Amino acid sequence: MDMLLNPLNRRHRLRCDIPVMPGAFPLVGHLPAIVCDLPRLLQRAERTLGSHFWLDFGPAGHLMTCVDPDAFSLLKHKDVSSALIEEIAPELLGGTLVALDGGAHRQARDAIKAAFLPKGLTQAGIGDLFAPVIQARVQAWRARGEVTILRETGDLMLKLIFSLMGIPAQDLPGWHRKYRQLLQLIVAPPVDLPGLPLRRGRAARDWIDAQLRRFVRDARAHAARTGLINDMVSAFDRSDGPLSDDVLIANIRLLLLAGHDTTASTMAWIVIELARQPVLWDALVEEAQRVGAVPTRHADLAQCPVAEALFRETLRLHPATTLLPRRALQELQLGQRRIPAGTHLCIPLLHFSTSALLHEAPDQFRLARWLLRTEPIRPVDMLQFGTGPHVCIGYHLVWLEMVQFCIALALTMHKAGVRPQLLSDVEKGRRYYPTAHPSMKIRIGFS
Ligand code: HEM
Repeated sequence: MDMLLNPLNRRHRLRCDIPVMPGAFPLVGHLPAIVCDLPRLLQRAERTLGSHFWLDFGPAGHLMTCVDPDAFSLLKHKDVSSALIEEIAPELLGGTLVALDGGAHRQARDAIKAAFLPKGLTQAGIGDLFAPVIQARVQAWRARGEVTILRETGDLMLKLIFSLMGIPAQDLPGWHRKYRQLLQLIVAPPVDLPGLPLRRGRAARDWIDAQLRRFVRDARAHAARTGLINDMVSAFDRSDGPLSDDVLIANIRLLLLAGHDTTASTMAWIVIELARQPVLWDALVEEAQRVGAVPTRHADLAQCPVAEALFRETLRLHPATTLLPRRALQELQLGQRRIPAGTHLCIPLLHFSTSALLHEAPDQFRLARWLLRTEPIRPVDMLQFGTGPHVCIGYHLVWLEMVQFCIALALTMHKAGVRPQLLSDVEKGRRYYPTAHPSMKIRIGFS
């Protein structure tokens, strides 16, 4: 099947001397191809237009996309701003640290980051909190014999992230519903009428914010309690020139959003890869039997190199965040070109993650890339988490939960004498934007 490009738009045009990719549709631009077929779109653009080209993101406008590896270092450049993220998704990300620059960003990030470092996660007992939840879920899969994998990993991740926040288990069903409505804000057309996604999404956001405000009040009233929200409240209150509660609430909401879809997608891809490559499963089972139990502390993760390699290689081939938007504040040199101040930029993490310039045989799934390496992990080896001041806060948490999940899955299924089997076509229904994920319909059997 050919790409979802507009056959009537074939004209070759330039903007600021840089070619515009043909094939945009009115109103939605290249979004259909970006969402459904991003790897081929980037390859075609590079082949026909070179390393710099404009893509049309519909309502978000044109973003100058650069596949030259230099573009990755823009994420660390002092004259590049993240404020464009708020303009693209004001309803969801407005006021959150991912869209802030400089001192304001540092202040908000400093108040959160310690809780997500290995020490903070270990002190808060996050591994002990997660292990039984993950084990119960994979045991339920074994009992059912067959699951729709992305739905299952989505539910599991929501449960984990809510328990991390300290949201009581009996409140989860209500949160689930509101959270799904909140996500509609990502794709909502800008029409605010009753029953439409924008109105429903805003109502869900207001409901969630009101609940979070209550948690924050409770945290202040019972300062001795532990839990991530409590840690964050005290860190925010201690920060220089304390941050307003609105900033705190928006950032707790950001954590719910940032930590859910991305991880659910990665976990689903891990199961799919294990199901379609029996040698991976055998290597994981051998490791799980050797360690004998689900690890709960960061210090224990070194005993699970196969599970760690699975997590890294899966994310390399299936990065959950494919594109990052930025704005140039000053004129910049990017590869062979000068980019004018004010240009909206798109940094294609997906392209670098699978680039032959960075990886040997980039399209092959090779655990050995990670198992045989002797040097430490460099920023470019974990580029799926970004780099520079906005590098993902959840990196150590994801690493912990993915290894825990792999070991729990292998121990549970192996004990029952079963292994994962792929029951659907993997290529159909993949999505690449706003976050990338396998098809919602993919089914995995355990037999
Ligand atoms: C596989 C899972 C994940 C992937 C691939 C991922 C990817 C990313 C990327 C690429 C960024 C950089 C955004 C930018 O530079 O504009 C980012 C930022 C962020 N991530 Fe993650 N993420 C994941 C999981 C998580 C989790 C579990 C959490 C927390 C619960 C989290 C919290 C955040 C936050 C708060 C930021 C913003 C940091 C800042 O702006 O300073 N992420 N993530």
